[in-house]
Amino acid sequence: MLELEKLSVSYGPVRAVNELSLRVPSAGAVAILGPNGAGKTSTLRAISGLVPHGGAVLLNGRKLSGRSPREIARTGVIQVPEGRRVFGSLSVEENLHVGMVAGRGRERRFSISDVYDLLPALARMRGRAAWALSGGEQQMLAVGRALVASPEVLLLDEPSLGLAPAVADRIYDTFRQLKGSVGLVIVEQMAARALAVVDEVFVLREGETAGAGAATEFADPVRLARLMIGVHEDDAHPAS
Ligand SMILES: Nc1ncnc2c1ncn2[C@@H]1O[C@H](COP(=O)(O)OP(=O)(O)OP(=O)(O)O)[C@@H](O)[C@H]1O
Repeated sequence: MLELEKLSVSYGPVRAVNELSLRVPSAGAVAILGPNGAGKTSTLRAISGLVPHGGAVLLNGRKLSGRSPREIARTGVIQVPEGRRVFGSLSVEENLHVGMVAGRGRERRFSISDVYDLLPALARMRGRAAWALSGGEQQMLAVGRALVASPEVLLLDEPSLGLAPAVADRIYDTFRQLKGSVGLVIVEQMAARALAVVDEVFVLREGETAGAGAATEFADPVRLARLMIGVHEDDAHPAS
């Protein structure tokens, strides 16, 4: 289980995340939704050790806070950053070999051939330089690279950003297949696809939790949008 206990992130005077608490059960799936600047990426970066934070992050009861990003990756908490960040000059297969490094010393959960089975487009392009892949293919490679690192929890930062709808659907099909074997924390601004995969939702607004509960409670897009932008039901239907 991944636990955030009153996680706070500040950049100088800017409080990006304020005392966020949430739990991701082992192999469970949660979404963190929210508008621009809500603190979603800062939350993932804090979990991965990329920015300092207050409060605590624990994996299976053991504190991750204070450890380096490399040490955290070696515990099995693997981030797929926004914008993919694959190694452009390396081939698809070489990128996957690089990803395996973070999984060393732990039981291998996904081999390169497992990744090719899950994402067949990558198998067809295994020798191609990553810079020559489309945005969607690069996102698949970023997910594949995270999988060969033997994740216990995958942190996915806006995995559908900038992708054509059909390609985003394909990526989300993969998450559906992974559900139940890997913990998933999916950060999105566009909620619909994430809601179809996750069990629980946390809505952030200006660094605060604006709502939390079962994914089914957030199925109404109008209610969700109101929650994200901070319009209360009473404001939306003022008494005449
Ligand atoms: N390096 C930084 N220095 C200063 N302020 C930052 C920095 N990174 C983020 N912020 C601020 O922290 C707040 C939260 O940003 P964050 O990127 O976590 O939000 P987000 O919900 O991921 O937004 P988006 O959906 O636009 O990526 C914003 O007000 C942002 O301007």
